[in-house]
Amino acid sequence: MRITQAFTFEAAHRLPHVPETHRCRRLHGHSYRVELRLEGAVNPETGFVVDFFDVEHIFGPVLKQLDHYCLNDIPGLENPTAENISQWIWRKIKNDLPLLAAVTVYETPHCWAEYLGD
Ligand SMILES: Nc1nc2c(c(=O)[nH]1)N=C([C@H](O)[C@H](O)COP(=O)(O)OP(=O)(O)OP(=O)(O)O)CN2
Ligand SMILES: [Zn+2]
Repeated sequence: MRITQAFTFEAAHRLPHVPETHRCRRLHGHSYRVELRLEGAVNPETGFVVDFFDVEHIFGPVLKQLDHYCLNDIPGLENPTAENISQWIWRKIKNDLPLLAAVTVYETPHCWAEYLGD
């Protein structure tokens, strides 16, 4: 069974490794959407794979580190592409959410990166 929980945060960033002429080299912001997908068996007693409240409890502090910050200032996010943000989130929560199967980070409704682990 797969379950997915979505979160949103607002943040600024710039991409330091794109060419000078690339508009994303300049500081700008996004309304990010993060989807956490978990996969596993349904517990017959609870009817849950994992309680969404537990996911929220684990991811909440990480979300707080991202929301309304400049992502480039966060250790490990010096090059805050959607790809790097999804991997960074995975590393922060995978130990506490062993059933985590994918982290998807949307920069816009049309552009996203999905990390499935190594
Ligand atoms: N593979 C990636 N490519 C790009 C990334 C990324 O993280 N991974 N990021 C960017 C910039 O962050 C850029 O800001 C993307 O957003 P935006 O320019 O707003 O995207 P749109 O093209 O959808 O903007 P419109 O104004 O709607 O055209 C670039 N590339
Ligand atoms: Zn951007």
